[in-house]
Amino acid sequence: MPSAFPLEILTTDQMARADRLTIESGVPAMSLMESAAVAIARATSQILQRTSGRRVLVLCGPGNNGGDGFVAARLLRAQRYKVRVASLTPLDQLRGDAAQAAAAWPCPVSSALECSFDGIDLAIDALFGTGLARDLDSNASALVRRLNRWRRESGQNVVAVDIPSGVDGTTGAVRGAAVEADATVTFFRVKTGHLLLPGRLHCGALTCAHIGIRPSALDSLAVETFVNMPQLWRAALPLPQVDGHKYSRGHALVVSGGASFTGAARLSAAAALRAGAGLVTLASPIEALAVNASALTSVMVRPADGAKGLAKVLSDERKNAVAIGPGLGVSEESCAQVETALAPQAYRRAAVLDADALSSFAGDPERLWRATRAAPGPVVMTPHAGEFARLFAACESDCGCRSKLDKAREAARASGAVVLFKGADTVVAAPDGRASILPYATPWLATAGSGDVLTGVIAGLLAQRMDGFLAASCAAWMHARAAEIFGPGLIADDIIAALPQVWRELCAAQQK
Ligand SMILES: NC(=O)C1=CN([C@@H]2O[C@H](COP(=O)(O)OP(=O)(O)OC[C@H]3O[C@@H](n4cnc5c(N)ncnc54)[C@H](O)[C@@H]3O)[C@@H](O)[C@H]2O)[C@@H](O)CC1
Ligand SMILES: Nc1ncnc2c1ncn2[C@@H]1O[C@H](COP(=O)(O)OP(=O)(O)O)[C@@H](O)[C@H]1O
Ligand SMILES: [K+]
Repeated sequence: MPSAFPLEILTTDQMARADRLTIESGVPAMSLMESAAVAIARATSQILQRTSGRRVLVLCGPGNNGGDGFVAARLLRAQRYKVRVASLTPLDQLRGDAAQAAAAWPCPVSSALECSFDGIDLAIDALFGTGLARDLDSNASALVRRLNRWRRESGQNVVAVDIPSGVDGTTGAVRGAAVEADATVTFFRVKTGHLLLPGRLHCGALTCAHIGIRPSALDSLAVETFVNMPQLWRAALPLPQVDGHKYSRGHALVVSGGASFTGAARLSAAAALRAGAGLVTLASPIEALAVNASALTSVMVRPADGAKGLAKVLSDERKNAVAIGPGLGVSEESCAQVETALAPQAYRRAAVLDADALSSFAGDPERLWRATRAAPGPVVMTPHAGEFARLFAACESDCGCRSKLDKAREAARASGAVVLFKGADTVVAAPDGRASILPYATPWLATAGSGDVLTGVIAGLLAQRMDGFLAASCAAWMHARAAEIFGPGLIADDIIAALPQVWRELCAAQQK
């Protein structure tokens, strides 16, 4: 996992408002720029000390991102680095703080479009930051491509100021072309575009520097997007109580598929136990009872054929969380089973819907939303991109201008359920507007059954009565951390096996 960031994630608009509020409260804009440049110069000299380089090229753009570049150039020169500056814009076209920063640079400035990278040990990308408003034009794109080629061929480092130029700070999309950085130093808070793909892949090592904007600048921004890290859900993490018993830790029910599709549900069931549910029962079609029973020890097995059978098993109201979907099969019967799992009742039962529990409703998503909206407890849906597209066609945009975060939020609002949109940049969105983005997950997670384990972890946390949004966020983090602990060669079973180590780490941090 990357080093910790502040919890809140901003859009570029929110960041601009935080800047404005800070400046209006009396902090000079130039002092923010100086602090930003100090952070850039520090990151740069740390890399150069490691690589024993001295020669730096700073590429400056037309706005304040370029201004940061000019100031960083001056600070690095004062530290006796050999610094060259190249500008995308004629200097007489610069305005405001950027013009002031350029005026304080004491050496000649070349044109960025014609600059050479020969003999350079490190380049600073100060072309565009959070003010990027449109796709890069052909000149800027050509420069970015030249910079990327130089980096790849020379093996030298690129440090991005605020965000790699060309990455949209809010959506993470590449606007025509985008710089590939080894390190990105952003300011105050990370932006959504740093964590969403493909933006995250352009950032390299991302750090967030304090530049004199007070946390109170967040007060009027109504921030609802958070980095998915323990700080977000630690206070809600369920732990066994000294005076507790297995039923006080909740009873999760996992619904199994037919005789040839039982492995997925068994993975979910084992993961639910490892996530801390006091009891886990597998509701199995009678034809699969023998195979399920022979493969399970701590998970209980009960016969349950179709929706009717499921209703009977669920009549025990201690079963307070249901996981359904892995290995279920796409069918009308599956729809009926999902409706049974979500049926209104007097007590609060949570549900997690994955895989075939979602795909079975592809022809009539509204039918699913009716059930999720009427459900008595929290509902979490865990689509991957394919399932999401099948189910939430209305949330997908043709123009590609909506981010994964926007889509997940819209899906959560439409369904009244928590939507965990899987992938390398897993987003969790709640119907009340809260959202989290997982900042890192190893690609070794892309293995069969890994999603079934995630479903089980969510069910286990829901059984322990954790809030739906926090349970889904926590489960995504634990799943990714378990995979990171195990490392290369991971298969789904290994995620379950590594969960106790994740718990040990979380409990140790809790005791500090
Ligand atoms: N405002 C503040 O208080 C602070 C801002 N800081 C820096 O300022 C940056 C934001 O500054 P700006 O708002 O000036 O924005 P940028 O410097 O990111 O760029 C805006 C400029 O680029 C032009 N532009 C936008 N998209 C373009 C495109 N595709 N092709 C060509 N030109 C394009 C705009 O017309 C404008 O002139 C941040 O990223 C950060 O680096 C820091 O100095 C910290 C404090
Ligand atoms: N490239 C990747 N990087 C990180 N995590 C990934 C990547 N690809 C998939 N994952 C994660 O692995 C899990 C795969 O789930 P899913 O697609 O449902 O697989 P399955 O159906 O085989 O269980 C999800 O948690 C997803 O976020
Ligand atoms: K930049």
